Amino acid sequence: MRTAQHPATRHWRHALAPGGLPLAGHALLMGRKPLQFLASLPAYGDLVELRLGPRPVFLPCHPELVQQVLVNARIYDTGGPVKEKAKPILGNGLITSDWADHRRQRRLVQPAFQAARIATYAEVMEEECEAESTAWTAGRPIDVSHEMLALTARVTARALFSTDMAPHAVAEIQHCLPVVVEGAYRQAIDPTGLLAKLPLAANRRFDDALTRLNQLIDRMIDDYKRADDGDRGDVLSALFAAQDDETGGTMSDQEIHDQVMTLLLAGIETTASALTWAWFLLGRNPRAEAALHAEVDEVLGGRAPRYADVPRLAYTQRVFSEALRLFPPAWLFTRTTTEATELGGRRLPPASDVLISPYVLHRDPALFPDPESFDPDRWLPERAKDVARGAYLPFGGGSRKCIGDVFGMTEATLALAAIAGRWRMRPIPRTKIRPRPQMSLTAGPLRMIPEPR
Ligand code: HEM
Repeated sequence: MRTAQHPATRHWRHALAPGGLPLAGHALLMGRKPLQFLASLPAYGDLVELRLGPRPVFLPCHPELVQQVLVNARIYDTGGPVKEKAKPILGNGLITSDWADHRRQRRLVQPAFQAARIATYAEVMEEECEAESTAWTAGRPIDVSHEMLALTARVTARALFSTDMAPHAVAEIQHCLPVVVEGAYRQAIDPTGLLAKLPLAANRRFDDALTRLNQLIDRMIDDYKRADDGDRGDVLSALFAAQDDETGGTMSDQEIHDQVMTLLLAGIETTASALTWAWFLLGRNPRAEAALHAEVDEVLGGRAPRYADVPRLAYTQRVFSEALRLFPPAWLFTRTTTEATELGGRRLPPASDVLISPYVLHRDPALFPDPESFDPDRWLPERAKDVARGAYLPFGGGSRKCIGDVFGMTEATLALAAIAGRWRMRPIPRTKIRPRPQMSLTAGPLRMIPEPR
């Protein structure tokens, strides 16, 4: 394992990634097999430079360098081409705002994710997880990806908008969100920026789905304001009530709209992907599956899980943490330097792009022994304390750390426990899935057979 040493006294290894081509640089390798390519790079250095076309891009592979980037949010801000392309979709919300405005926005959105509010959202989680786990037919194959996405869409929509209109919102979100996520990713990776302007059927579907999502959010905001019935216990009420301690300011309707769009795009597919991977991994690891069943039986004794059970569902949480390690939904995110700076002894000019890849860190054998094996017990407190700071980043870090981390962990723990209490998820022999590195690291369709326990 790597040992801690003061960054200033350390000799950092720099490298140029191998395999670059004269004009394209490493763009083809990144386009074809991004996961394999990126995961090969820590072997070359602590800070690896690659070229995507003419642009140099830096990948810190050592957790201390990754930490430096994440905690210095003023110097390593969000930015670059990916952010510019996300703005027409997300507006100016937590993900797209620059450093100074982000601090104000975070102060305003944070109250919506306080523990007391998560406890209220958990009532929706309990209901929806119970509904999901009672909806299946014994022996009839299901597409786990589809089911998990439907579940997290229902939970998130109802936590955001607890009105009579919620069922309509759920249907609309389930229809539109996958189209928007897929289109946003296509635009993000298009180096020319021209794809979005072509008269393609896929672009028309994307525009239509985005318009419908925007209209839905506007209707929810109008409805909330018209009803004028105070705190409904949902996220939308908390956003309307939020007042900045420092300035006394509140959020405009447009700002609330942008935060809601951001939460929908950041919270649904991520949690669903990780849950799908958890079922896939459990299906291939009977011992872990048996340990999960044993815990759920002991803690719940045959009843549905409640929010109060979450702390006692420790193995269930370890299963999810380990799924997040092997298949982190946010497999890659970026920062751009706002001024010249130095990282690991290397001078980075202003506007340098820096890639942060939890996938790369989580599979580095120098950071996690036997990194390819699914071992939930590596998250037992006595073993987890040996994990280097900054090595495990499924929710990112620093001031832009995922605001929905507790929400997502709670939802996933309740979902795993509710389903494992009733069903053994049998894999279908010879089913092959490969991680799809898109907006999040999805599994694609995953057919499994629920068998009553
Ligand atoms: C397992 C599920 C989830 C994973 C793996 C995940 C991962 C992440 C990561 C890595 C970031 C940081 C990105 C960066 O630094 O650029 C992030 C940010 C964010 N996430 Fe999550 N997330 C999950 C669930 C959720 C949920 C459930 C919500 C909301 C309901 C949510 C809302 C957000 C928002 C709004 C941000 C931006 C925060 C900011 O910049 O202040 N996420 N997420």
